[in-house]
Amino acid sequence: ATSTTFDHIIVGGGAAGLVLAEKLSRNSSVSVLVLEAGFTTDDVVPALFSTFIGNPTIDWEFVTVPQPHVSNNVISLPRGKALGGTAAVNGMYFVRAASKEYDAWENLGNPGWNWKTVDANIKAMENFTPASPSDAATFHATDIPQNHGTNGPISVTYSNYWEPNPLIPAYFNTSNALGIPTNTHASGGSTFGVWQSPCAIDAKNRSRSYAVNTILPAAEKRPNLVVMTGAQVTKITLLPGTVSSGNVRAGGVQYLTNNATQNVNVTATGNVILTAGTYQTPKLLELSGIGNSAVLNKFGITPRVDLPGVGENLQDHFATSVSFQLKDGLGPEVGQLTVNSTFFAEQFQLYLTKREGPFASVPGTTLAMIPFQTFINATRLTSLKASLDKSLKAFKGTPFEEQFATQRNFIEDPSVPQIELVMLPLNQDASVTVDPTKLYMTIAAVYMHPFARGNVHIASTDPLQNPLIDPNYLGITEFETGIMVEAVRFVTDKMATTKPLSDLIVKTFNPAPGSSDAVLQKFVQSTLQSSWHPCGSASMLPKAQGGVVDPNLKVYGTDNIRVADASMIPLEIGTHTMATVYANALHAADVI
Ligand SMILES: Cc1cc2nc3c(=O)[nH]c(=O)nc-3n(C[C@H](O)[C@H](O)[C@H](O)COP(=O)(O)OP(=O)(O)OC[C@H]3O[C@@H](n4cnc5c(N)ncnc54)[C@H](O)[C@@H]3O)c2cc1C
Repeated sequence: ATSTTFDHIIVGGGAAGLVLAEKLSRNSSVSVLVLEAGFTTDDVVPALFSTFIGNPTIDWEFVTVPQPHVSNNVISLPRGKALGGTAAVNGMYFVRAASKEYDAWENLGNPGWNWKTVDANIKAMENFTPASPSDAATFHATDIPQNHGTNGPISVTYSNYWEPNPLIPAYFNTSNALGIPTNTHASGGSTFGVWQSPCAIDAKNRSRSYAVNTILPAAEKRPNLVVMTGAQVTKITLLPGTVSSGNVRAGGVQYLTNNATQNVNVTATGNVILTAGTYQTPKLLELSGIGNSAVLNKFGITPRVDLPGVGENLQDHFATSVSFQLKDGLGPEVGQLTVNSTFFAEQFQLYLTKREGPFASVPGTTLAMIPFQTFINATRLTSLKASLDKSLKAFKGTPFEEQFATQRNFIEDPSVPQIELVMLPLNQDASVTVDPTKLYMTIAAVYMHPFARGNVHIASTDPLQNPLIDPNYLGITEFETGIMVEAVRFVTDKMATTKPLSDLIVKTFNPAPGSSDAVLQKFVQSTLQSSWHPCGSASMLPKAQGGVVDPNLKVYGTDNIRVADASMIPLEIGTHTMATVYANALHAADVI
């Protein structure tokens, strides 16, 4: 029988949880239990990653509360419910943000949490294989080798399916013509420019590379590591009273498995470590009596630690996409997999037999990361910034003041990009009926450093009920809507009309090129979606600044409760979050 006492109980076997469990259990005298609500999935074919969305067995299927600045829309927020977490189902981009963004964490009061440590830890996770010389030359799948690790467990390489062939070179050349340089060192701390994203793809098998099929098999053989799936933690059990420091102490956790409640304990020096993800880590704290007493009292939960930061400072990336029809005859494209069953069958066979074709790659990895100065004219930018500064006045003297000052400085620094333009060779405009004989392209404009802060709190005392998630998209309304309007305008009126990309486009769907501010605003408000990188809901910050955990990831007012997932990231980064979450989990093992 499984022991019921462990040195560390890790709640959530996701991106952070498994990496942390593996590292902590390297010490054979330390016992570690991972409790994961989901099960093992075999969602490892790169091109099929998005098929998990809306599948209730592996997607938590969260949604926002109606978003007042986004036409009151309820926006879907997929999250992986599986061993490996969202990294078991996500898009596999394996990327770093700009170095200054990590150094900002340290400057906000977190010694040791900076670019140097994050980058070293990302390298420690990474086993990088460069693209073939011809893919590097033609499709810019290239980076300086020293920017990558080669001894880590996660295989990282580039996509190798680039159809339709002329599209990517054209996208790069048009970007260059518009002042966006090709970045040949994008993993080295400077992300500005147009480049290809490396992906967590196994370089030999061309399948998803993640904790479950890399570090876990060997780690699970250790007698001191137990990983349970189908085990949903419902609360942290706090010991009565306080310890000598005045803090509360966790005795263990309660979890549900096969509809039965079980208890498991931590040792007298043990920890409960939350890695349930940005939406569910604060939920567990609140269900356990740790959070804003006003929130807890509303649900009749006795506050044991009054910690107003729990569930606040929620930040997420959001995006609006524009789709185009391309000229006929440019070649096949990955988008046809969804509308042409013959092509799908042929290509899947090719994948199974030779590990080639569109299934062996992530559907689109061409990115441009740009500062406002690249796409907003000086006069308009000055007036948008004036509007922002007016909005920010309301936060003087609040816990947000210091992080907003950091973010405000980023705007003046072109080395910290604000918008990401992701190019995908497929249609994403829901109003378009796709013709299987035609080719399409989408450019998604992602805003990576929004100022508006949201929150996530429990909806009831029922641990099985989803939390109420309010990302507050476009909450700094005039400024943030204006930024998105200008980003969409840049896509329709500049990217799509500048050679050589313009030569490949026959039609822009929505919005029409040359649209007015009013039309663009309406478009942004009706089409805005999450770009899936939520963080901040249990921020690592000084308590006076709304912090939930200290630099050792300990929850304030507790003796042994830690948070090690994306919710501890205090200031959103300008890139996809998985590699950073992995790195933070390695660092967590050092400070716990
Ligand atoms: C559609 C999509 C695509 C993405 N694509 C990319 C990409 O290409 N590149 C990139 O860098 N990032 C990407 N991301 C983001 C990335 O996957 C996340 O940042 C990362 O997985 C977060 O790690 P985490 O450990 O915080 O949470 P998760 O990985 O979500 O792990 C949380 C785990 O906790 C479990 N859990 C939750 N509650 C409980 C409970 N009460 N009891 C037990 N277990 C529980 C969950 O089931 C889950 O396994 C994507 C995200 C989405 C949604």
